[in-house]
Amino acid sequence: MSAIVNDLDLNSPPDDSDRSQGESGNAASDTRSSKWQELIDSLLGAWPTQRWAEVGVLVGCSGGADSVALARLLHTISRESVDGISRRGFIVLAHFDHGLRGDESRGDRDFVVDLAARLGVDCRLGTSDSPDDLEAGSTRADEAYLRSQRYAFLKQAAGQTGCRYIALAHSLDDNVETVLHHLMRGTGPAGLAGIAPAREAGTRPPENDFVITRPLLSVRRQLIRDGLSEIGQAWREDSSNTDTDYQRNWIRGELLPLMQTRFPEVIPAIGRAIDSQRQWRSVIDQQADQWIASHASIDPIVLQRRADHDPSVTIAALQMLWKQSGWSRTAMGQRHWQQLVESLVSTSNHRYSLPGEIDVLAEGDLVTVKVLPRDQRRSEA
Ligand SMILES: Nc1ncnc2c1ncn2[C@@H]1O[C@H](COP(=O)(O)OP(=O)(O)OP(=O)(O)O)[C@@H](O)[C@H]1O
Repeated sequence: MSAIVNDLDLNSPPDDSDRSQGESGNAASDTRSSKWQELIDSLLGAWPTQRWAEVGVLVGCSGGADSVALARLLHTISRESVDGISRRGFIVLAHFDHGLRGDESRGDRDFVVDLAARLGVDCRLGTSDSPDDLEAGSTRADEAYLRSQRYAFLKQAAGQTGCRYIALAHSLDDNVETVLHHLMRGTGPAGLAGIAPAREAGTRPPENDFVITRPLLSVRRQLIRDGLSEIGQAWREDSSNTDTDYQRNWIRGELLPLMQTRFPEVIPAIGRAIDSQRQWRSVIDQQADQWIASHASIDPIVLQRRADHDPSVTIAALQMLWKQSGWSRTAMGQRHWQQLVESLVSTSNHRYSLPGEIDVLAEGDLVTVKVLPRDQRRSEA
């Protein structure tokens, strides 16, 4: 891997509040940093520069260690010439202020604005000031709601700044925590494949013009912090990360440290299992594409019944069809997918509903799946 050194004279941004971590020493120390170089090499290995040399990359930056490191790494790489390729791409920082933590949230926002100014790159800000778009039953602090707001902003900012990529700073530790969470909550093969290293930002235009990429997904969280400390770059610490009422924080702060007392290498070990599952999953996905081409038509979804449908491939295909139709899969458990497979392999005629007011009619050689019209919904009858 080609060596790149960090050439910026960036000391810690000012307003290093108590919660900002890292050294604020002389940035000259970053020029020979081994941890930092390890991070650059990992990033280039996961996301070879040829893929993004010519385009804009929007970095989702919370102000936390992972995304501050990602911003600094991409900025360094984007200014250098590696393997004879000189880049003409650019980076933009984007920060979404959920406004849930008062002064602390404002501090995070100011920190990111200041970092962008020091790097000399554009910075886009989003705020959550209108609770009007809350879905019934959800609260402003719902993780799913916060995420959907943040992603909508990131896609909009990418469009406005001409960026093709949206880079997020999930680490290996994030991936392992996510899969453990899925496992304990109940999940199928897709949930065990963890966070996708890259995916289109949506299924339809204009969202499918953007690619969400996570180039630090194989990197340990501790290495990121060590690298930042080495180059004297501060970051913000989110005080809510220690609140173990949140399931993810409990997994991070209590469960994994306990597991590590017996199995010190548990995180890389689970990481390898996730990688194999992802590879297996991509084979199944290819077969699911073929399954859809030969057994399904869309709008409405009409599926051909056969006794020999393979359950793994069929469920993967059904999940793809759900996604393409823009239907929520949140309330669809493994037993619901299984129920659909049973309808496809059986010969009996029957009808039932699935979560999301989805109507399933199995009749003759076909199974038809569609959203129930409003006037036929039980809850509104
Ligand atoms: N407020 C924010 N503004 C901009 N980007 C953010 C913000 N919060 C998080 N991100 C980006 O998303 C990445 C993942 O953050 P986090 O783990 O908190 O999110 P998550 O809720 O688990 O999201 P995901 O659905 O992507 O897993 C961060 O490393 C960063 O790149």
